[in-house]
Amino acid sequence: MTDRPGGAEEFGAGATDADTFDVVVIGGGPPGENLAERTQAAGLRTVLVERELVGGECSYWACMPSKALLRPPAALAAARAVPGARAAVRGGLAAEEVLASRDAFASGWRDDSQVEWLRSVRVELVRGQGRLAGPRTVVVTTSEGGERRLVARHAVALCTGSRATLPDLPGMAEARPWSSREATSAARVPDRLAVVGGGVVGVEMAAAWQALGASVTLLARGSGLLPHWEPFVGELVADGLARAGVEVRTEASVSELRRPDDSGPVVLEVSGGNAVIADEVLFATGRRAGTENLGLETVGLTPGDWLATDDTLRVRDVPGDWLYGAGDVTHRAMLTHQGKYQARVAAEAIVARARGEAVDDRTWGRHVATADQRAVPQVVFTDPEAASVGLTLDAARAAGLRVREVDYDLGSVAGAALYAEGYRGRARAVVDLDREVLVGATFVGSGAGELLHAATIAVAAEVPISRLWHAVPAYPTMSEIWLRLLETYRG
Ligand SMILES: Cc1cc2nc3c(=O)[nH]c(=O)nc-3n(C[C@H](O)[C@H](O)[C@H](O)COP(=O)(O)OP(=O)(O)OC[C@H]3O[C@@H](n4cnc5c(N)ncnc54)[C@H](O)[C@@H]3O)c2cc1C
Ligand SMILES: NC(=O)c1ccc[n+]([C@@H]2O[C@H](COP(=O)([O-])OP(=O)(O)OC[C@H]3O[C@@H](n4cnc5c(N)ncnc54)[C@H](O)[C@@H]3O)[C@@H](O)[C@H]2O)c1
Repeated sequence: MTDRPGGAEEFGAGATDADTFDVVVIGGGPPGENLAERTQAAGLRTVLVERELVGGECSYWACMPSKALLRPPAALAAARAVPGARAAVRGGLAAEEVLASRDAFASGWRDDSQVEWLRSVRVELVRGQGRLAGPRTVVVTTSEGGERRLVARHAVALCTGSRATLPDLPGMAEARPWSSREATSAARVPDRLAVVGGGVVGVEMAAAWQALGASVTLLARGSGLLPHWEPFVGELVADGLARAGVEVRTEASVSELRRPDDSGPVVLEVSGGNAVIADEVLFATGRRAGTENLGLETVGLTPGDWLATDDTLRVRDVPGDWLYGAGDVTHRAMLTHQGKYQARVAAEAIVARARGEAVDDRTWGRHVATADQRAVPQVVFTDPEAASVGLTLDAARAAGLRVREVDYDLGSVAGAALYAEGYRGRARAVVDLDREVLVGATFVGSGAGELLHAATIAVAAEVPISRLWHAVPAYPTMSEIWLRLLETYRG
């Protein structure tokens, strides 16, 4: 599969044979790795360009280290919530051990094992900063300082992720704020931590560092936490954080920061409220594309923008079927599992087009990432956990669907009562009344994340409610929430 009409030389002036590949992938996070593995396995010679660590943000500064920080307090809380087991819990969290375990989950910020895996799947690695230099051409400023021009016969895939975005406030530089990187990799527990932002990173990191021993103040500028979720989610998560000792302040906008003494505390001025004094401040205020230096202008796109893709992950407005995107950079659903799904879809689409085979781009077809619009699952690993898939009630209504919400107290099912004394939780199903299928589900409560995949299957497979009725949950598990929701719906 190497010869293609109008091949390498047409696009990559001066390229040597060694620099001509079938597929060039820029960015070695989970989507980039998966895409490269799959195109290579299908017989397309693939090269991966990575400027930092193979494995990307997720492995070293996001999913893995953050969950390594959050699992120990969740385990401790779970044991404390069970009569008879509670007595065996002596003492609190061993912060040093948690940090050491986190370091191990982040592989000590070394990518040797990932590089070894790449070698095992026969994907070539070029270390350096890649950028487009016109159609099908990528120039890499290598780690050694040289330049390498790579030409793609079939496809270039941009899997370059996202970066934390911090607001431009007075005193920001002087304050030396943490971004999600420092929040997931810091070696010491600050006495006082201010967290700005009530989104997913904000609530998870507030929970983690409070459990590790910091006194955390969480400042959210809106009226509640996790604003894109069902309203009860933010309320229950805020309640859980407050119970853990976090000071949660809503309607709190930071206007200015000061750290007059370099080794002293940072002061955050908060509009309409008391100033916050902390030893460190984390800005968990969202992400940006970070595509400024990716050569997008050489193919008619705008540097800095997110990549707009069609459902086969082909970048829009670039002629010739050769430019793809997967992962955060597409802004479709900024989660590792969705990025990997996009990578699987994109790889299959690239292979089909390279072979001249038909592309199945019908909704839910083999070569489209339909789930990005219909069935994105996400778990927030706070205590209580929050888990959702598909549309919230508001989003479903905004999409013009005729829907009904079905709510139930998760704490009242037998499995939850056994799971934890005084279990607090809630569940909501959003039913499309015209098709009688589930279009969204949300669960909040300890261990709720493990309830999610059943809902993801129901939403993605569009299982009729009448058939879901026959999916009997085992007694006494928390999954009995499904029976209660269906009974409530049927009345
Ligand atoms: C604190 C935190 C916790 C998270 N927790 C979860 C979670 O629990 N579950 C979940 O599903 N998601 C989670 N996420 C989101 C998840 O981390 C991202 O969705 C995921 O990392 C996206 O993968 P990606 O490959 O698109 O981007 P990245 O992981 O950012 O990888 C992109 C890679 O491209 C490289 N790169 C960029 N530009 C270039 C270039 N020009 N040349 C060469 N290489 C380049 C970068 O060095 C990087 O290695 C979390 C995010 C954060 C910030
Ligand atoms: N468990 C998980 O799945 C998980 C965990 C962490 C992150 N992530 C992903 O990473 C991405 C980034 O998360 P995030 O929390 O950084 O972004 P986010 O968009 O979820 O939340 C950012 C929050 O910051 C607020 N904000 C923005 N500017 C502000 C300002 N100047 N002052 C105060 N508040 C401000 C926003 O209103 C928003 O509520 C998300 O897409 C998320 O899906 C996932």
